[in-house]
Amino acid sequence: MSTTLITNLSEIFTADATQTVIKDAAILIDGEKIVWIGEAAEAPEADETIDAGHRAALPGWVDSHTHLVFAGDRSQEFVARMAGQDYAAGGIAVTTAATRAASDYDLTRLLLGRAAEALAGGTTYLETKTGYGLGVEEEARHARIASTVVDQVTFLGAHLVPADMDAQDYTDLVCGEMLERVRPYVQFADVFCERGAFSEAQSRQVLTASRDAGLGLRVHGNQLGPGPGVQLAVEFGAASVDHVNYLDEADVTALAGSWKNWDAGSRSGTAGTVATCLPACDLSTRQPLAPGRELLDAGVQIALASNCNPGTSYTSSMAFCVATAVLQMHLGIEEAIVAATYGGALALGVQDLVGSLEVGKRADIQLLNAPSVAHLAYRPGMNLTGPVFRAGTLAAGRL
Ligand SMILES: N=CN[C@@H](CCC(=O)O)C(=O)O
Ligand SMILES: [Zn+2]
Repeated sequence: MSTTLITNLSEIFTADATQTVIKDAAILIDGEKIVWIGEAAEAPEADETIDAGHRAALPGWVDSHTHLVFAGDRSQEFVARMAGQDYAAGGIAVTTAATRAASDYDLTRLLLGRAAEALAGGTTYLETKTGYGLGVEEEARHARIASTVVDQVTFLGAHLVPADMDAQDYTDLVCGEMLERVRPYVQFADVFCERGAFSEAQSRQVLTASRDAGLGLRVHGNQLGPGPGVQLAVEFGAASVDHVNYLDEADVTALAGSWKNWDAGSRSGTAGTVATCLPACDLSTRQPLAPGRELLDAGVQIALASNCNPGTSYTSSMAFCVATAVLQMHLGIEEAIVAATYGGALALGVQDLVGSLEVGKRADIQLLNAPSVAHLAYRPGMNLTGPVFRAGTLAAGRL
């Protein structure tokens, strides 16, 4: 294997357990992995040297929540929302109709375009969900197509009950034939536990069947109002509960309790349920921002994700999410970056592979066209993403 030294980095923010910052730094890559990190002056010899031009470096974003398998456009729904209309789960059906009409070729092309957009924005590990199929054949088709493009696929057959079906019949279908058909393509299952989507009992049924099928679990919970989503996620040992906009004290306590056997200092022990905050979605739906600050202070591990989808959050910009988390959710810049990298990796169960810059981890590194990572929030709205390395290879941007 040949080694590559990325040097002349103004700073590296590692997002490791101690959130190390190294000034005037370098990173040595061997094949796909990081083999050394430190001050440039002490860097070992390498087969190839890349001059980073005094840019800052940080881990590639780990986007743990997206819905990228879709066709169609819902900009009119967005415009109506900005004029005062509330978001409702029913909008999902509009995308379902457009997506069902798209060929495999078109869906793959659209998905590839969105994945490329995310990569160009610094996302080096990407999850996506099904959930615009809402039928056995369509959900299986979306899962299959997604599995050829992204790193992880989550089965979200339980996204919305189709208008022509009885809710219980549809839930039974999700838990039976649909689950069986998508199973080869997916790692996790999810349920939209919310008024207008799936009840507590139906969500429980979906989570039980998915767990029995050997899938990891996550829940869309407490997005549009208070509800049982968070408690269910903790009860089932879900890897994450996502949205978390409307939490009461008992929800925060339950989430914090799920991390009681986790040592945040050494990042070891038994992981609990990650609370995934989706600030771009919160802004686009005019919901209160998720209480990321309060969750962190309570000892909950949080993630930041884009929730890129055509209804509630049509952006894959993790940098925008980080800037919003700092400016409006009162996270420190380093806390926000950790949530958008390591936090996402925890939510996906891949924290030993990606999510921080550490020796032995995959060399997923983004360079910023800026001298420090603080610029991500200091210069909001600016595209600061420079060259992006994925598994040790330059995958987007120019040196
Ligand atoms: N909340 C449920 N699902 C998506 C929105 C889907 C849509 O409206 O198309 C979300 O995460 O926000
Ligand atoms: Zn979602």
